[in-house]
Amino acid sequence: MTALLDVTGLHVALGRGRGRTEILHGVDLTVAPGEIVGLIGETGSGKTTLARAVLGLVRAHSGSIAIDGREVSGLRRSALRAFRRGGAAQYVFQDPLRSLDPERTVFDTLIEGLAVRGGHSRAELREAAREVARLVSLPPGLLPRHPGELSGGQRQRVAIARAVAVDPRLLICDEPVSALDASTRITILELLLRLRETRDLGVLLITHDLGSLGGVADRVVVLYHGQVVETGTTEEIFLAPRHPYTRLLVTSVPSIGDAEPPDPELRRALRAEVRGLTAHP
Ligand SMILES: Nc1ncnc2c1ncn2[C@@H]1O[C@H](COP(=O)(O)OP(=O)(O)OP(=O)(O)O)[C@@H](O)[C@H]1O
Repeated sequence: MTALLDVTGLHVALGRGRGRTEILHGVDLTVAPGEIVGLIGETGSGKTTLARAVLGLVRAHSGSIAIDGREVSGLRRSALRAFRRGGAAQYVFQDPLRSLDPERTVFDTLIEGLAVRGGHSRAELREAAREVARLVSLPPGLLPRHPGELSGGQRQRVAIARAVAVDPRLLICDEPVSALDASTRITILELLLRLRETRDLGVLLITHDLGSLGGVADRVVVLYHGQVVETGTTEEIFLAPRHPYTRLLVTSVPSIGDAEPPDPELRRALRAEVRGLTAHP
């Protein structure tokens, strides 16, 4: 099966002049249709940079990024804009309050992607907003409200609904639940599971919390200092992690490994091993 997202040998450098630094050092990653792939890594490892490169918000200096079979890394600005408007890949941010326009009602937010494309009557837009709100279990009574009048979980549903409204093939969710309480986290993650079922969406789920991927992600990609150090099914990563950084992550999740309390000696040894790894050769 053709991968929905196929990133190969991706190198990205950021900053200007002497401050320019390579952030991603030859990253390979795939997401298939209907697959949820967790991308995990500590702060500064390059997760958001990778997402931004996929969306064409930062340029790759080498490597390739194909979305639904279309190479997007070398597109010119106008072609990239047209590709973005097409909506094949959508981004859901960690903090919906910052990504949602406080002046726009939920209804206007949900239809903005479709309205930009044009060709829809007001009645069709209204029906599309209702349908997508239903899909993410947002009560229709919330449609006239503004983001400031919603709970954190409702806002994140609006952000996901806005992304889904343009019928994307790929959803990139950057820490979508880290600002939410435990029960709201579960409902948002369940929502992602439902969307991949009903829409055959591919989802790249970015997080620094390995525990949140259990029961949600099919596969996990571990990013460390801008390099993929391990990839495996979620079960493989949880039960038989190979790289010291992955092993350290696994010992940090108390519920993994039959509720055995994490062994402090093992964690100390792993931390020392990870510290000793050269960042990028
Ligand atoms: N515009 C920029 N110019 C220079 N360096 C940058 C720029 N944006 C990010 N960086 C650096 O790139 C590295 C990776 O940042 P990135 O935001 O991709 O990490 P992350 O894994 O998403 O971290 P977090 O989990 O904290 O969001 C960091 O060292 C960061 O300081």
